Formats: sequence, structure tokens, C-alpha cells
Amino acid sequence: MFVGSDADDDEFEDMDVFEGGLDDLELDEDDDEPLRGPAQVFDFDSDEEEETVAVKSKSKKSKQAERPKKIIPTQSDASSSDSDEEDEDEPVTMKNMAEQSRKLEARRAAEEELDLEEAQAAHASDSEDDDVDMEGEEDAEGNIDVEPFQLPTAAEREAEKAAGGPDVHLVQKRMRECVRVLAKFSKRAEKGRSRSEYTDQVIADIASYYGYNEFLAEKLFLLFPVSEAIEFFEANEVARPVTIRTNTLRTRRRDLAQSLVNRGVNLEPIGKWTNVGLQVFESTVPIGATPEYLAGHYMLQAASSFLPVIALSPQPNERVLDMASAPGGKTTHMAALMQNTGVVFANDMNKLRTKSLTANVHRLGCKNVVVCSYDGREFPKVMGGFDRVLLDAPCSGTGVISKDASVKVNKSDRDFTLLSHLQKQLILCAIDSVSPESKTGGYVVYSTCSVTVEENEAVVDYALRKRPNVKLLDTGLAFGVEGFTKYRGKTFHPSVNLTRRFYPHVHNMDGFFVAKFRVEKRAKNASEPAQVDEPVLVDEEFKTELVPQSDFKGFDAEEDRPYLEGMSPIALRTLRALTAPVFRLVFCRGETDPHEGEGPASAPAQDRGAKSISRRRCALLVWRMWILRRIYYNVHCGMYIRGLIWRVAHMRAAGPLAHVGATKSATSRRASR
Ligand SMILES: C[S@@+](CC[C@H](N)C(=O)[O-])C[C@H]1O[C@@H](n2cnc3c(N)ncnc32)[C@H](O)[C@@H]1O
Repeated sequence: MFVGSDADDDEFEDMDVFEGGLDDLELDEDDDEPLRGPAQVFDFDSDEEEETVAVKSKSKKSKQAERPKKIIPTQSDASSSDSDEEDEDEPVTMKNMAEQSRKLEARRAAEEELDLEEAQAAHASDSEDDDVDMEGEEDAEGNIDVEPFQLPTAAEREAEKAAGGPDVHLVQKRMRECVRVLAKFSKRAEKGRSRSEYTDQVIADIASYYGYNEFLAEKLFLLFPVSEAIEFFEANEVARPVTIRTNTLRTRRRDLAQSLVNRGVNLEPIGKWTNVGLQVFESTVPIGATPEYLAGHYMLQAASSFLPVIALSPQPNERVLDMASAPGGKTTHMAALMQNTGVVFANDMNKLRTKSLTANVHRLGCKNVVVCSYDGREFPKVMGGFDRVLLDAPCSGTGVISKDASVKVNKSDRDFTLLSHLQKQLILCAIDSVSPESKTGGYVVYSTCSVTVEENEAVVDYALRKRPNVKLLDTGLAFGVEGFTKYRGKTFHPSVNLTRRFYPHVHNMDGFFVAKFRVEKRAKNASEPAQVDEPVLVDEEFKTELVPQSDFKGFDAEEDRPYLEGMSPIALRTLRALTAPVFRLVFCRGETDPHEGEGPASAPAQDRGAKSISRRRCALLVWRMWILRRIYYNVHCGMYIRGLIWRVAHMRAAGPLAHVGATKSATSRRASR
């Protein structure tokens, strides 16, 4: 740990003596910093470790508060040799290297032993009683509560609501009891009460205790086993550790750490999985306004935000697209990994947000970034052929509730539906923007800071179905929970287990999701709709989703087939020309016909729902509309002709002057029209 408050200047002077020695030892092999300035050494006095304090913590007592504050270590921890391994205890020199190594080993063994003991203790307590670890076992006087738990009836719940909601202690106790019962339902449930009654009660209590709307409380609750769900909600009440990412275009992590330590910042490396991250425990200066910050030596960035960039792993000299990039945390990370070579197109639809993106790009000294502002759905029409694309998609933010508590109450079912649709559109565009012929890349990374399935696995599964030329890859991330392949009656492609989920209560970082795709060449097979050469920007599913007012589901290919198959190409083109405007104007209100350019055998009607229409019927409709228009025109013309006859007759009756007057007024009327 880097502990700087008591750093002694003399000590640093001494350390300068063996700077060269450290570099010679090449202990920093794993660092991805391109800059290699002189190494500096810190006062790594382990005695001071106890003094570290989390920068922020909320008042509500929670399980999370008892967790180790360090961001989760990974399997790789034990094996990988990290650049900062030597940062522990006293400085490493040629002389004390063996000694240091022994110490480290001993410490690691002790930690492992401790972990094992903890795991055994947890297991033992679990088997004794499947209770969850929530406070409230005893009342204020320390009396053990022995009253048997009774689940309120529907009427009692109504009465409770009418009386202004239950007492917080009662809610707490009831949650604990419901969780306990649900863990061993057949043994512990009251006779005659169903599992869903307990579930409903615990969801209602979670909503009221943690301040969620019931809809979101249920959605999040269902993601986890019952007791884990409580841990998740608890973790959302606690701020995540403050973390920064070293900008390797400007400095090295150890130099940055040294400078910040000198300013009174208490920090340590985040974990072995990143060699640019630092976790800030305590600071006497505002971390977002230090001279180092202003000079672009670091980015204030959540640890979870490192993950998609690590998964994408952009290489020097590549052409990379960051499709939704503001305020640029990931863009600038990519620019640094590419060592300011190649080009990163940093796009964000929100022009206002591109200001902070541009500011960060300048501050961090990224010279290979082009900022642009398009709707991501316009790619690859705007630009394509990228080596790698990052889609850090707009999302509901259910992974960052500890940062933005408004998510607890401001998300509805419709928000999730619309977001999921947007994400599905964006992911296809991201895939289509990648060059499958890229020599070094051909990858897409999809990420969100949300934990809901419809924004994550469902989107990934959709992309796999719509683009048979992509496949999922291992993210390369050393930790994270596997993505769902089955969820509440939905089955996703088995490879979706390669995606990774990150949770606040498990990894002590924001809730996050990462998926990595490899884009391959499309096979030229006209019978498969997703294998057309032109990227299909608006897909069948979107059409219905984007036009919620209309339940029209598209052209019915099955009904069309007998008519279209026998048609000449010219007749086909004419039919399309006739039906496409109707499709746009009448059914889809501005959307394009997704089958424009496809052969007659498009997706079958049953895929798209009952309310579809065949092109033939559509053409008939056009024809009928045309007839109606003719009738209207003729009637209109008839009225005009009748008017003319009347005027001529009137002129004749009124004499030549009236004729002049009538002609004049007709002319002026026409002119004013
Ligand atoms: C999760 S944030 C991106 C954060 C960013 N990647 C970073 O690391 O700093 C999602 C971004 O998507 C942008 N966005 C929303 N809809 C978009 C669209 N249709 N096309 C492109 N960007 C969009 C939002 O303006 C927002 O800045």
C-alpha cells in the first residue's frame, strides 16, 4: 500500500540512490506504460495500513461495510507477477530481494489460511441455519425475539399501507424472516401460505426499506438467490471505492502514486488485474483538482470502467470506434493503450456531452482521437471498416445505484423496453462497423453499467441471432460472474456464458456487464436474411418496437411467395417501389422497409406476429387508393366544370361587362392562391 501522510523526505532522497537499480531489475514487466521515466519508491510501511479509511461511506449500516474495502482480488492474483509486487513493505533492492520475496510468500500463505477459515466458518453457520446476515436479531434491550413470525395477510398489508407504511424495524425483521423461510420453504413456511406470498412480501419490504419502486425492486430481486439479493441491495447503499486510472501517455503509475502520496493522498493499486488503476482511501486534497489531475496524469474513473477496454484491448496503429464515448473515460484509456498511434473515433450522440469528452481528450494529451457526434445507429453508413468497436451502451444504470439513487424510483417497464431496443439497434450497427478482414482485430465489445438481463444477455443473444457472422469470445477478464444462458423461461445461446457480470456485493465495484464478439466474414447466401451484403440498419424486431402505436409486423413473405416467385425483376422492382412508400407512410411512420433489397424469400410471417400484410395486398391497397384519388379528382373536376358552366350561363345572362368582371375576379382569385 502507498501510504504517504508520514512520508519522510530524507527517505525519498535515499531511495533515489537505487532508482537505476530498480529499472535494471525490470520489475515492471507487466506495466503497459509506454513511458519509462526513472523509477521512484514509496514508503511502503505496512504498519500504517490500519490507518487507511474509505473516502466515503454512507451512514446506513450494512454487510458491505464489513467487507474488505479492497476491490476484489482475482484468481490471477496468486499466479501473476505484477509490476507493483515490489511495492510492498520496504523498498526492494538487490540485497533484500530474496528476503522480501519470502515475506510476501508468508503473507500470502497467511491470507490464504484466513480465507479458508472464513469460508469454513461461513459454511458452518449456513448449515446451522440458512439465515441471512442482517442486524436486528435482538431488540434494543438485547432481548432475543422469540415471537413466531407470521406473514401478514393481504388485508393486513393494505391496512399497514393505509396507516402510512410499516415501522422500519418491523420491515427489517420481516425481510429477514421471509428470506429465512424462502431458503427452506417446505420446512419453515406457515401452512396454507404460498412461496409467492413470501416473495411478494419481501419485495414490498425491500422496496420500502431501500426506497425502490416495487417494479425495480422485483426486477433486481429476481436476478439473485434470495439471500444474495439482500446483499446486492445492501451493497447499493454503500459508496464504491474512489479509483483513478493512470494516464500512461503522461506518467507512470508509481510516479503518479508518489506525487499523490506527497500531497497527502492515501492510496494503493486497485488489484492485480490492472496495472494502471489506483484506489484512493483518503485524501487531504480534492482528487479532482490536484495539479496532477489538471496536467492529465490521471482520470477519475470507476474500476468497472476499465473492464471493457481491457477486454477490447486495442492495439497500436489500429482504427477503433468508441460508439457512445462521452465523457471519454474509455476513449482516453484506449488512446493510451494505443500509445497515441492509429485513430480512435470517439462518437457520442449528445453534443453537449462531447464538450467534456473533448476536454478530457485534451487534458490527457490524446493525439489520436477524433471526436464526432452521430446517432450510433447511423454507423456504418457514416464510417465503417474499423478494427475494433467499443459499444459502452446507454443503459438504465442499475449497476450504479450507489452513485445515482434516482434510478431506484425513476425507471419503469417502458424505459427498459425502449433501452433494450436501442441497445439492440446499436449493437448491430457496432458489429456492422467492424471490418471482418482486419489483420489485427475484428472485435466488438459490448458493455453496460446495468445488471438487468434485457439490457445485457438478451441484447447479446439478439445480436448472435441477427448476425450469424459473429461469435462470442472469452472476455479475457480474470474475474466476473458468467452471464445467464437461461433466465425466467428464456433460453439464450449457450455461448452467452462467456459474457461477464460484475456486482457491487461480489466485486466491490459498480454493477457492470461485458461481452466480446469476434466478427467474421458474412457468407453469401441470399436465403438467410442476416447475410445480405448491405447492413440492415433497421431490423424486423425494431420495427414493431420503435412504433409502439402500430401493431403492424411487416410484409408477409409466406403469402407473397407464390406471387413474387413468378415475377420478372422489373415487376418486382415496380411492386417494391409501390409498396415501400405505403409501408413508410402508413405502417411504419418514417421507418425504412427492412426487406428493401432482399429477395422474395424474406423472414416468415409467423416470426413477426399475426398482423402482417403481403406485398400483394399492399399493392392492391395502393391501387385502391389510387382509384379513390381518381374518383375524388373526377368529383372535384366535375364540381369545377359545373361551376364553369354556371359562370358562363351567368355571364350570358348579365351581358359583356359582367363577363369582364367575372374573368377578373377569377384571375385575382387564382393569383392570390
Ligand atoms: C454509458 S455512457 C458512455 C460512457 C463512456 N463510454 C465513458 O466511458 O465515459 C452512454 C453514452 O451514450 C450516449 N448515447 C445515447 N444514445 C446514443 C446513440 N443513439 N448513439 C450514440 N451515443 C448515444 C449518451 O450520450 C452517453 O454519453
